[in-house]
Amino acid sequence: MFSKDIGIDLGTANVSIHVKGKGVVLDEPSVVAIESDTRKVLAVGEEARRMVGRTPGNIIAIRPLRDGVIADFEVTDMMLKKFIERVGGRGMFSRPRILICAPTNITSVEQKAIREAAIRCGAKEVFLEEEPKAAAIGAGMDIFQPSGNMVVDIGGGTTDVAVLSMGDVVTASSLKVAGDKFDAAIMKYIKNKYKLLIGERTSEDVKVKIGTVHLHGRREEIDIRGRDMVSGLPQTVTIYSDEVREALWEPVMSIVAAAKTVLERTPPELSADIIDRGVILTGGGALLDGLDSLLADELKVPVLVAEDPMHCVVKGTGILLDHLDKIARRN
Ligand SMILES: Nc1ncnc2c1ncn2[C@@H]1O[C@H](COP(=O)(O)OP(=O)(O)OP(=O)(O)O)[C@@H](O)[C@H]1O
Repeated sequence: MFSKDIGIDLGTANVSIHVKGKGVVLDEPSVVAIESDTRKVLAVGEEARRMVGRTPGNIIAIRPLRDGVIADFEVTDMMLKKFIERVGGRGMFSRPRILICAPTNITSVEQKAIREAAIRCGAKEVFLEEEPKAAAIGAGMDIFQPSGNMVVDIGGGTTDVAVLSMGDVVTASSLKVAGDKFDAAIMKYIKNKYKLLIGERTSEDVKVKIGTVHLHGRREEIDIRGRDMVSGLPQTVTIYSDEVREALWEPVMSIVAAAKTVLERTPPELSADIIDRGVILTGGGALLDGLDSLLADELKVPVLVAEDPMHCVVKGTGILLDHLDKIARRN
């Protein structure tokens, strides 16, 4: 038996777990498949994700954290437990300290419930930390100095924009527009233009494989399949990058607007630092083609995509666990 610190990014799209000395040991979609009458968990993570939209009547594949909030706490609790067990939380480690980054807008009741879930999984101590802070640290920023660092973390359910200095958030904005809303916008566009109904996974595929948000972004195409709304029969349509740009314009511009507002509210000394260092993009949404150039054009500051953006938050939890003195006063 040995004690290890565990850092968890409890994301609306993905859960990642970092174990001290080992690095990122788990990376799974935040999906749970349950039997609807008994509420028995049949699968979690990738296995459950493959079932989304393909389950028979008595099985449901749930994303318990949706749109940046905990939509189903009981299932979130079960999922968290399964993942901690999978990395050896109950057996191998004697009472680990667990640091969790949860969606920014969860209520204090939900925070308490997450703490209790982690305690039930065997945690000795539980710390909750704000996502943008962990993202910035995981992206390699030294946010503990008296200088301005700006991070835009675009996940599945939420986008967090924050300016940090001396270890804390100075100005911030959190909006429920991120990867899921991009997928929904693509679905709506294809429905309106081609009268074709597609599923969330197809829509996400279009975004990842050919999507762009910049006029000078990539130019690719993909054949997608769905159900024709008129005939009711399966149909194939070719979609182009330019069309995805058009579909994503509205949600992307709301992220641009949030970033502008945060910059406008930032004290001038810190703004000067941001011009020098640039804005760092983290989260899976940072991988969207052309987003860095579009934000740079709109904000008139350099914008850089962090290395391995989807793991910045969980890597940040690992670093924070090594410096618990810097966060202990908040927990
Ligand atoms: N190459 C890519 N291009 C565009 N989007 C991508 C790409 N890869 C992943 N994504 C999107 O990133 C999102 C997931 O990102 P991430 O894992 O950072 O979210 P999360 O931390 O679970 O969510 P949140 O921060 O809202 O809790 C999904 O919407 C996914 O479609």
